[in-house]
Amino acid sequence: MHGSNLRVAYQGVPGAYSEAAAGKAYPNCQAIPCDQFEVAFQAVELWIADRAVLPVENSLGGSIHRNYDLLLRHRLHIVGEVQLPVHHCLLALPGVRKEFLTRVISHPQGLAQCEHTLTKLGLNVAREAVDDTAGAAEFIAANNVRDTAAIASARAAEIYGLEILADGIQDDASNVTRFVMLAREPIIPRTDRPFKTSIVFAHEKGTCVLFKVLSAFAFRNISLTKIESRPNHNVPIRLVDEANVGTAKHFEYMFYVDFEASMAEARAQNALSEVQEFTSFLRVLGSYPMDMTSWSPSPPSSSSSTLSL
Ligand SMILES: O=C(O)C(=O)Cc1ccccc1
Repeated sequence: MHGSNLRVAYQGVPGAYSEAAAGKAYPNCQAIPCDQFEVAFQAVELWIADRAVLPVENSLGGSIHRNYDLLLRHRLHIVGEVQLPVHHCLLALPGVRKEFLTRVISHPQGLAQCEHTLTKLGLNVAREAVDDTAGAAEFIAANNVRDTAAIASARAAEIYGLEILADGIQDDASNVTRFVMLAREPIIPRTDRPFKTSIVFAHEKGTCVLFKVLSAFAFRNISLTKIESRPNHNVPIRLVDEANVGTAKHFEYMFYVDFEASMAEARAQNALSEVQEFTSFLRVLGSYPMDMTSWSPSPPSSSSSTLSL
């Protein structure tokens, strides 16, 4: 995972956690700020960037659902993951006191991860969601807003000249976000180090189908690290004939599963060919090395202008 010449697109502005994740995955890469995730995806598709970095889940806030939908809508491949400890600060213009705040702005995950601490700090503030944490800090600085604080990183405070009113305000000290790295081409899976594989599927009609799909992994001792369901936009509802009960309506889902094996292993290949028997749709999103490292801060160099296509 060497990144000196890589251009890595992320959603947000310099100081965003996604930028730090790009730097962890590809040290010394050139991080390209984008105003939306869609733009980060398009930047890779149009060869403006080589990778996109996408936060998918957080130990406190849970899954970032919108981003799972994006993975399905686009045809990029997951080529890596990083887990990033997230340390939030409450930032405001120099001289602003906590007592005079009426509003706190941040990415929805930032607000969710600090919910209880904001209450404990005795702040009687409206919460407002914006696109990214560092963008919230930039907004306050650019518009000289004195009644509003941002939840963002200490690096964002430094970049936008804000003061840290409170440090480490996430509700749990071990607050970790998992990001995936996306590329136009998949990487060749290997067996010489721990790999993870991410798939998405829609199951066939029938009874206990989800159980049968998951048992394909259990029988081969393949651990699942994640399962997420999202509404299936193509088939939102399914009619099921249930004897003596009439016709029932069930929601239809797409299932996202991560498992601890490489697609280069026979047990993973066999599990997937079994899964295929019970699914109407199956896609391998990527087979990639597991992040086994701890956090090492090495901020990449971000371009000065934010990309919008
Ligand atoms: O807004 C950011 O800085 C992001 O990169 C998304 C995010 C927000 C909160 C925690 C982790 C990632």
